[in-house]
Amino acid sequence: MSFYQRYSGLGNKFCVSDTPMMARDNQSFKPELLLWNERVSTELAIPLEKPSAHSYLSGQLPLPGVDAVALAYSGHQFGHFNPTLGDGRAHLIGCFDDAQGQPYDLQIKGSGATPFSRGGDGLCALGPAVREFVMSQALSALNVPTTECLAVVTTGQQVYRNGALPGAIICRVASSHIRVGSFQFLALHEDLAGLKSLMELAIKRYFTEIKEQGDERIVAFLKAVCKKQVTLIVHWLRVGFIHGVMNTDNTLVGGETIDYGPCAMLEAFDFEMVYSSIDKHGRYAFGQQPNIASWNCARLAESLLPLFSVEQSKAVAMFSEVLAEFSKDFNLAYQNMWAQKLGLLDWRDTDAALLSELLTLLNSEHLDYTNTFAALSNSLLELPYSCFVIPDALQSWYQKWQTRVAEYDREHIAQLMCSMNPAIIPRNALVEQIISDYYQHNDSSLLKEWLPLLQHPYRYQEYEHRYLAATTDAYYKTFCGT
Ligand SMILES: Nc1ncnc2c1ncn2[C@@H]1O[C@H](COP(=O)(O)OP(=O)(O)OP(=O)(O)O)[C@@H](O)[C@H]1O
Repeated sequence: MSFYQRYSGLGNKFCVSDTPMMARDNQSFKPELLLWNERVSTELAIPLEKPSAHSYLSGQLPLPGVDAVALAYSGHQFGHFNPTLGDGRAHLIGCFDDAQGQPYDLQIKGSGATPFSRGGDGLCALGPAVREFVMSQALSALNVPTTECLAVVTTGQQVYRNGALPGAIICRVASSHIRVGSFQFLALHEDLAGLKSLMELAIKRYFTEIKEQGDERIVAFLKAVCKKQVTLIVHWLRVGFIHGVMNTDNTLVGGETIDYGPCAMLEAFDFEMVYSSIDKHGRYAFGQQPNIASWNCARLAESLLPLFSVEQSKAVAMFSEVLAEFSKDFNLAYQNMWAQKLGLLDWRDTDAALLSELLTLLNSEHLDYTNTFAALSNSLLELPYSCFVIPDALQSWYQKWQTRVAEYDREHIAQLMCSMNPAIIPRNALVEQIISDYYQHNDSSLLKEWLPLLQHPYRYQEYEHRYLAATTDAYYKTFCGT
C-alpha cells in the first residue's frame, strides 16, 4: 500500500505544499509516541509500524514519496464569514486506501505554522491532543460518525498558552477533509473548475449513487450532504454530544465529527445547555444543533450556485426545496431516535405527549440524560444488581411508560434500548481529570482505567460490575454522574 495526495489537482491556492516544522528543524524536537489507537491502525490496515510511526506522525520524515500539504478553506465562525482560514497548524501528510479501496487522509495537527497560520504559532498543547484522542474514540464506540485519532506524539517542546505547556501533535485519520468551508473558499475565489472538481471528489468518496448529470447532479449532491448532516446531528442528540463550535469550517460534507476543541457531553438534561466559554449567546447550544446544521447546509448551497447552468433564481428555487427537505428528514429521524431510545417499536400519536412529559421532567428536575435512559433500559434487564435507578421524580411517568411498552417482547426492546442508550459516556469531569493528570504528574492511569470502558459504552453488565467494585461514592459521582 502506498501513500499519495488527492487534493493536489484542485489548484495551488487550495492545496499548498508545506513542510512540517520538525522536518525543517529536527534538532530542537524530540518526538515520542505517547498514544496509539490500535483499533484504527488495524481496522484500516494503516501501513505504519508503531515503533517508527512517530517519525512520520510528527512530520520529521515525509511519508515515502509524498510531500505534505496544507489545505485552504474559508468559514462562517459564529455566523461571521472569515474568507481566509485553512490548515494553520496542520499538515496533510498523505492519503492511503483501505482494503476496500476507499481513500483516507492522514493529517497531523500541531505540526507548525503554515501559509494559513495568520500569525498563530501552528502548535497544539498536550491537553487538547489527549482530549481529541479520548473523545474521538468514545464517539466512535458510541456509533457516532467521526474522524479518528490514530496517535498523539509529544514534541519535546513547549507551547505557550497562559503559561508553558508540553507540546503535542495529533494524528487524525478522516475519510476526507472536505469541509463546507472548502467550497466557500473556492466559490469566493470564483474557481469554478475547482468547485466542480471538489464536488466530484466528494461524490466519488461518499455518494456514488448519484448518477444525475448537469444541474440535477448539483441538487442531488446538496441533498446527499444534507442527509449525512441529519444522520450526524441525530446521533449527537441521541448520546448528548455538544460539539460547541459548529462553524462551516468544522462541517465535513462526509458527515463525520471533526474538531474536538470546546466539545462536551450533556449531563443534566437541557436543550439550552452550552459548555463552551466562547459560545456567549448559545448559538451552538445542545438543542440548536439541528438548526445550525441546516444553516451550514444553506451556506454550502450558496457556494454551489455558480455551478448551475440555469439562471440563479431557478437554481435558488431548486435548492430551497432541498433545504426544506432537511427539516422533514430531520423530524422523521429525530422521532425515530426517541422511539428507539424509549423502546417503542411503532410511534403513535399519544407518544409525543409521553416523550414531552419525560423531557419536561428531566429538565425541571435536572436529571442526568445518560443515566435516566440507562435506567429505563436497565429496568428491562435482569441484572442481579443495579446502579441505574429510576429517580423518584419519574416514578409516575415510569408507570405510564411501563404500560406503553408492556405489549412488546421485553427482551427485544431491552436489546434495542441498550444499543441506543449508552451506559458510559466520556463525562466532562473525567476528561478534564485525565488531561490534568497528564499535565500535573504525567500520569496516565485514569486514561488506562477508562479507555476500555469508553470503548464499550453499551456493555451494561461490565459497567455495573465496575460500579460495584468502586471504592468511593465521590469517585462515581464525579466520573459516572450517578
Ligand atoms: N495555534 C494556531 N496557529 C495557527 N493557526 C491556528 C492555531 N489554532 C487554530 N488555528 C487556525 O484557526 C482556525 C480555527 O481553528 P480551530 O481550532 O477551529 O481548528 P483546528 O482545531 O486547528 O483544526 P480542525 O478544524 O482541523 O480540527 C483554523 O484555520 C486553524 O488552523
